[in-house]
Amino acid sequence: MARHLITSAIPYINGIKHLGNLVGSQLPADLFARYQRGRGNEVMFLCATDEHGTPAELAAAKAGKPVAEYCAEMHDVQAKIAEGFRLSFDHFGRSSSEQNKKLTQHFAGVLADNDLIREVSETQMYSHADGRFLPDRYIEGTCPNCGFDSARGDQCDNCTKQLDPVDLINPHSTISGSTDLEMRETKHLYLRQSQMKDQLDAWIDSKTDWPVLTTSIAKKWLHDGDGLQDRGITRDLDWGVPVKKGDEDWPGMEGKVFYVWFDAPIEYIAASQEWVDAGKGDDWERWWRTDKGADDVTYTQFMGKDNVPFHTLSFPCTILGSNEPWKLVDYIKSFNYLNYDGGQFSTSRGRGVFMDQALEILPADYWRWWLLSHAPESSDSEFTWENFQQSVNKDLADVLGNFVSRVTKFCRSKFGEEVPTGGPDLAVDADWVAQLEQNIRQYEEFMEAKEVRKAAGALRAIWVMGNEYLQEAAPWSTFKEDPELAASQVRLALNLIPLYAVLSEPFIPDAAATLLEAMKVDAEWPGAAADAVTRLPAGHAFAVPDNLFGKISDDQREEWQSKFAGTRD
Ligand SMILES: Nc1ncnc2c1ncn2[C@@H]1O[C@H](COP(=O)(O)OP(=O)(O)OP(=O)(O)O)[C@@H](O)[C@H]1O
Ligand SMILES: [Zn+2]
Repeated sequence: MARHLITSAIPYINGIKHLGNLVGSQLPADLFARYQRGRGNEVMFLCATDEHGTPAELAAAKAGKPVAEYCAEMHDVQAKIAEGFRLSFDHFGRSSSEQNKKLTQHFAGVLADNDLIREVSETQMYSHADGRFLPDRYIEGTCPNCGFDSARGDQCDNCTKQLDPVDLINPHSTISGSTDLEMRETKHLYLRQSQMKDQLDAWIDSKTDWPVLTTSIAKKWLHDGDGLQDRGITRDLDWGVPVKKGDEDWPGMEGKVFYVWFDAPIEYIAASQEWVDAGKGDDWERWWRTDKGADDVTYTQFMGKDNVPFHTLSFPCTILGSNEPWKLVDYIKSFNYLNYDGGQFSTSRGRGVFMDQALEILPADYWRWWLLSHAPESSDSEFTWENFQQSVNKDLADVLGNFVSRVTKFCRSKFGEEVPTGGPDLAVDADWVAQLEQNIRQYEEFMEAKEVRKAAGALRAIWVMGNEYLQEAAPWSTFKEDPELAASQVRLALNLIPLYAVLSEPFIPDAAATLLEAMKVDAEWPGAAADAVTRLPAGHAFAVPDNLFGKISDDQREEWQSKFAGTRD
């Protein structure tokens, strides 16, 4: 039995996530986790909320709540929505946990011991009106490179140039709008990523099977300009992991916290400690410590493209730089962006469909199927209501749902609610079985390779085979001349239902559960196709399931289209 450690990029705490966030991280991770469990492998699937940093503080202030309370509430909100989407985390942790605090301080301590952290005295913008140092992205001004007038302190969104706040012309605080800013001296810790550049470069080079999106972003950061830069890992904030060297105080760093990107990926490990402390398991080290049994673990990470630099370079720098036997990621699956109806999804502007709203209008399976079958893999993709309606109606209602309904209802009317007896053992020729075999194995290959869209296509092809079979065999006609042959045809078609359930479970888990329950069988991953289509013996009782999927009407589509055309507050 193989062992798979799977993590999804951890969603930020300051609001409900949109469908782009979902398809760019949690959902494909869930697909892979479910698939590996379906294959009988051992899986540890972890996610968490990313809770530290200024945006959380600001969101809490806006909600009129202490930040810890705000985060606890939002964590529960996100956890509940995740359940609604059937995201099958073994644990959904919190980066503000005590476990993560300890582990983050531990890593900082060993990195310092290994001479991979340096202290830097720098000047930083202090806002008198706000009474605080301003993080780079809370300072805006004119870009010195292109003249764009709302460039942020860390980057110009117009020309993409990386900036320092001091580079900006006419800077102001985006919190208060104040221009009463002063450069003040402050001390910060920097992770010496540049020291590890060659080691990281060789490691990325060895990953020849990774998506080009992943490796190209890593390579860009490694080599563009002066190459991989050291990165500040502390901030002058209240909300975060206090800067400590292991258990000890860090002289000169009093009152400072680690920067979110340093503690957030460490939460992947801490989440498994939380899992143990929550009584869900008893050994996290066999997943994470190569000296404690994690040697045979395959670790796969899922994330949107903007998270790639941290996962290909910064977090590996933490892991490798510790010189401790931590499990390093084996595969990084990254995604482009999903756009919404002619523009971008945006949390800050409330543009698009958000996870809670989606579940209010349709159950999880509809969204899961559309999002995964249109995952932004090789390029950005776009959600439109027309496309959503079309795909759902065709794939889920016309192909899968209709097949199940036709065969079970026909069987009930002619033979009763049990698998009929009689006729040839297998009412289909060898070519058809060979084709099914090929399609199943192809599906497995795409799922192993984390080729989400291709896997969806292969699954759809397997569903279509059932429909085409029914169409050609036409047991309703056969029945009139040769009821025995019709019985055999129906037997074959009924056998496809549990096969479909098991194969489809990673995509549409609720429908899969309904089908297995109706057919009164347990999930069992298919071996040879010939065995899979003869699994249910004649006489096996079943029940006609309720309609699996309703069609989306034009009226519904139009209603939703206008409902979601504006922005949410
Ligand atoms: N439009 C999108 N399509 C696909 N993935 C996305 C999209 N936007 C964000 N992601 C990914 O979603 C995951 C969770 O994102 P996170 O909670 O950090 O929000 P974010 O990146 O700040 O997005 P936003 O600014 O839209 O809220 C990350 O892996 C991120 O790369
Ligand atoms: Zn610019």
